Amino acid sequence: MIYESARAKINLTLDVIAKRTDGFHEVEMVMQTVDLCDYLTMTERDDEQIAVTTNAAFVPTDERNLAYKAALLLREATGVRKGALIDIDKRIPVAAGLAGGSADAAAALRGLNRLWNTRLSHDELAEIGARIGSDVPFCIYGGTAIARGRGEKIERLPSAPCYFVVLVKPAISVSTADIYGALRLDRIVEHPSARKMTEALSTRDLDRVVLAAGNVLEPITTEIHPEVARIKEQLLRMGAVFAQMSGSGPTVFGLTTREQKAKRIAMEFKTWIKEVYLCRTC
Ligand SMILES: C[C@](O)(CO)[C@H](O)COP(=O)(O)OP(=O)(O)OC[C@H]1O[C@@H](n2ccc(N)nc2=O)[C@H](O)[C@@H]1O
Ligand SMILES: Nc1ncnc2c1ncn2[C@@H]1O[C@H](COP(=O)(O)OP(=O)(O)OP(=O)(O)O)[C@@H](O)[C@H]1O
Repeated sequence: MIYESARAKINLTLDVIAKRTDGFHEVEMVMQTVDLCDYLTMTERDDEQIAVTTNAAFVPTDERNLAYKAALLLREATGVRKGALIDIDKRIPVAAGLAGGSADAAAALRGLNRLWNTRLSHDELAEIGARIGSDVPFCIYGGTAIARGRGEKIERLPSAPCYFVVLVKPAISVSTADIYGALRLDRIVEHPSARKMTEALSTRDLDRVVLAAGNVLEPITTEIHPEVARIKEQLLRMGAVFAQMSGSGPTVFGLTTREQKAKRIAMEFKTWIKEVYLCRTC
């Protein structure tokens, strides 16, 4: 039996550089894992079947599940003829902009690579992961990294400082494809710079991190769902040093360096929003 944790991610920066002809966008983003995790348990089966079970009501357990896809692709890439039961204890909110499904796919690739003794490197697993989703390669490595291309080209960075993170997910669903689809490149007012964020993180100065941050998808999601802006304002009013939407949303994260403050913010939010999580970047 193999255990793997699947960490959620936040985007410290998210810039869109160009629209491609394959339906994707060229991006540059600084990604950071947080310690809010799904937990995967993988067991070998006597037959060659893949089966997924999960405690989450609305997550598919067939080939649509990204962990299931990961198992099929790992088998195809290695020629291994083994089966597995993958149980996913889901804690990361679904369709939240936190890459929950991608994190599960990455954890399944890492875990099954051990269970089936297929001995692929993380780089090889990331290549397989890119066929599942743009965020999967980053989730193979975790930590802090710049993602380029459509998100699959990863440049790993030194670990970011330890910040406390309050994740607030309003009860709305956002389609990543719709948000990218609504983006007009000529209307982007300010492009965040991954290089500036890398420098800011290396100084460990949160004020500099705040200046370098930015997510060009935030105005798009906010226009459709104004509650994203309200949550952001509220996080700042309650004392978060910084607040920003993650990925294509709708989750907004607030950062602080002080645990007590983060706890207080999370507790206050819980009185009016169900999905609120306190976690850390380390
Ligand atoms: C918003 C982010 O989460 C930021 O980390 C990612 O860019 C999205 O990553 P993801 O959910 O793994 O996305 P995918 O499953 O690969 O793509 C979903 C859809 O989003 C759009 N998409 C995604 C990534 C990208 N670089 N350009 C895009 O235009 C495409 O319409 C695509 O069909
Ligand atoms: N293991 C999984 N966990 C969660 N959702 C999954 C999983 N496998 C497939 N899905 C499907 O993927 C959809 C998106 O879920 P996910 O939680 O990955 O979104 P997200 O956090 O917005 O991702 P991203 O930040 O990468 O755009 C869900 O509606 C769900 O049906």
